[in-house]
Amino acid sequence: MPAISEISSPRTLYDKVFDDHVVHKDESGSYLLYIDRHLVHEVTSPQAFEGLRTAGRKVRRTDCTLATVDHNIPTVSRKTLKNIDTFIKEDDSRLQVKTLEQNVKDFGVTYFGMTDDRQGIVHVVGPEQGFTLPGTTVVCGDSHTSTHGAFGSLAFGIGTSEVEHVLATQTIIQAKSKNMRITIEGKLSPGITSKDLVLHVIGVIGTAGGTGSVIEFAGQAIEELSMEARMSICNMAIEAGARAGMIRPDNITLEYIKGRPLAPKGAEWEKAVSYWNSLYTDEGAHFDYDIVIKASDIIPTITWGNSPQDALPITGKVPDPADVSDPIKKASIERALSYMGLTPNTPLKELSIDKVFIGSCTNSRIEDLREAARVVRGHKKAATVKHALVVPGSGLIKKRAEAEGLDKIFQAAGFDWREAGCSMCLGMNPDILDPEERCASTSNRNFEGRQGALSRTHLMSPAMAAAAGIMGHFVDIREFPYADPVDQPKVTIEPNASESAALQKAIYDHEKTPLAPGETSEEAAEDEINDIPPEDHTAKETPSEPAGPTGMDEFTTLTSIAAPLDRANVDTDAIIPKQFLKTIKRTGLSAGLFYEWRFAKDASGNMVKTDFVLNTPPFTKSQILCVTGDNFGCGSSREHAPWALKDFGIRSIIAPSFGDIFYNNSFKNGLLPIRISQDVIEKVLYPLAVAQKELTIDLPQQKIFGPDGEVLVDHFDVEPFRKHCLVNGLDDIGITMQKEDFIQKYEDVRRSKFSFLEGGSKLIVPVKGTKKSPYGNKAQEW
Ligand SMILES: CC(C)[C@H](C(=O)O)[C@@H](O)C(=O)O
Ligand code: SF4
Repeated sequence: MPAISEISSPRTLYDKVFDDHVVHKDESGSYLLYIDRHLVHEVTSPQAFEGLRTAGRKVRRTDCTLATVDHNIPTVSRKTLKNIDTFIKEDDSRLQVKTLEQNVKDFGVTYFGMTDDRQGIVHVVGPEQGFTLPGTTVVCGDSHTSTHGAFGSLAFGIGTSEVEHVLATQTIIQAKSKNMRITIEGKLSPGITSKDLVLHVIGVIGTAGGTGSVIEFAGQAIEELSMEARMSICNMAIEAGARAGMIRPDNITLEYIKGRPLAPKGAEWEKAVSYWNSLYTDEGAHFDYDIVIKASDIIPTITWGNSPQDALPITGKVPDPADVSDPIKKASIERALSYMGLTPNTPLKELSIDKVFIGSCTNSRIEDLREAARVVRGHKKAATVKHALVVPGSGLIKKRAEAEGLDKIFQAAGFDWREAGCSMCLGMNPDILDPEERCASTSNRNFEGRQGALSRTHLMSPAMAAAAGIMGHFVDIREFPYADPVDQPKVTIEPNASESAALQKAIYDHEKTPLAPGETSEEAAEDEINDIPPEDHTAKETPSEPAGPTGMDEFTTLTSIAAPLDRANVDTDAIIPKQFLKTIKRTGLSAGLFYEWRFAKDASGNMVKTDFVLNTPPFTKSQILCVTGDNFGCGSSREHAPWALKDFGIRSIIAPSFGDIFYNNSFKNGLLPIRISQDVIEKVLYPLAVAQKELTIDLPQQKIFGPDGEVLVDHFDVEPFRKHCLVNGLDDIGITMQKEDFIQKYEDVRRSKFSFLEGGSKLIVPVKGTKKSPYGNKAQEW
């Protein structure tokens, strides 16, 4: 950890937080980072705890670890909740919750269970408790960990193998990401929310726009936002492909944190504040990408398709594939329109809905609920809307909302008031859409099948979702007739034709991320993979450490036909849908691989195989997947995606680019993702795949050969340490444990310099067998 005084060149906020967490740096520029805060939930932790158990390891810092349940739990009233066994009806969901309960007991981890008011969505709970603090590193086996960056922390999602790595070592192996700044210049117009802002940003830069970068959101519009609004923005940084989103901590941040149960107190608070005040981007610091967006260009925004980048101003219309010449884009628009049941050129405001979902880690906080309640007050849900769900992000938010009478407002309008959880954001619990139902949703992902098989999700702000529930179709919130004129935002609507046209155009052509001067896209891609240290002497000592429970397979050469897949933005929800995440094992997932693409109901309602490539011989036996489109494996951090691919027999995936977390997770499981330029894939590899010819991937040589031994790809990039681990089947936890001296040294410095971080989750007052919060009503201002 370099002392701040040793670093003279101007640094970004991200550089500063990163520098202060370096435990060890390898010559190649890869780092071991200390993790201050680790959040744990039931879906991505069972296999990690099991790994610890098998290897005889313990949780290194229980005080830095906090667990809760959120994804699987029913959100119906808990008045009858006596125990999990009778309350959670679905066997696999119950098993996952009970497994976490056993694990937190066995390993001594602080836990908020279903009888505790502090239970809730993990990304709501961390900030609410003051567990998330500025300048910290925060991880969780969940992609929306980016939420916590709103506090000026470096927060990112990790896979289950990394969860195990952090539990065992309190560190993570990371490369330095690129610095990207998105400045929102000027003031947001009245009635425009942070959700409109972030959907607009993703609509402009695209879901791969932030790949390999940490985005700092800056500018007047951001500075004027509340902490809750800032969290909604950083929450969705992952949907722009970024590793993390960050916002400089300021007085609004400090006000929010002060007095929370786990926030530092007294002299430690003062010490913390003086450190936190140093966390800003220095004048003249270098950004690899610098994007400026005018706040006045942002109007209410919703999505129309199956990717968060399919965002449009509400004044727009459903895109027309006839306007696109690029065949991949055209096909993907056609596919989304057919899935979403949309006709080109229909004005968005004319689309009617079946259901409303107000909740999720993006928009389930008290301000979101207030915003929705203002819209709903004095109105009734449209008769055509079958169900409108309101799901608070935590038990404490629920209580707070009830104290303000928000529950009554929702109920009077015919909306359903629920208990805290992820609910219909993902539908791992009983809250799902029926096939072909259209939903106005405040969540963050509109992927195929996410809210239920064949579900149709449109993302928007809480006010817009509530208004759609009242009117029965999408509305421009600026035109909505609030029952109480006091609630009505004072806005004038002058749709700016050229701006709307520009955004409508972005649908067809997302702005390519501007590359730094002198940098080629190959160089940028190469930088992205420097996530791991190079081969070093410590690696050779690993046999003395217990082998990893994953039983990492060695990977040297692979000869196989390659299954051709002509799609872009294949998200991990599509690779392995939510219903298959309920396992507590790493194996047995092949049946769920690409489930909604591989299986469909026939006329008599039986599930039958489709003509999807992996169902079609000889590709049922392919060990290579050859993908033409960008961003394979984007979205969720579920390591179930590489587990399912591997279980099916796939050992390598070739694509132009990959989702960051998926890329990382693949290496941990003996699966080799290879980045090859789209041009080479389309011209050379894809045609051979279609022709059922064998390819040979040679990892030691980093080459790809054709069926007659001819060189097809003379060199592909793979970071040396990753290659070393893959070729030798090595477990990187063991390797990190060899750096114990460095970890201890860091912890010594941390205890004095960052003493305000000590205590952590151990400061939680246990509430045994009671639903009462120990913090009294007054303290529950948050
Ligand atoms: C279950 C979890 C791995 C997943 C994520 O990483 O995001 C989930 O929260 C989601 O939103 O899809
Ligand atoms: S995105 Fe949805 S499923 Fe994932 S953590 Fe947030 S609320 Fe839960």
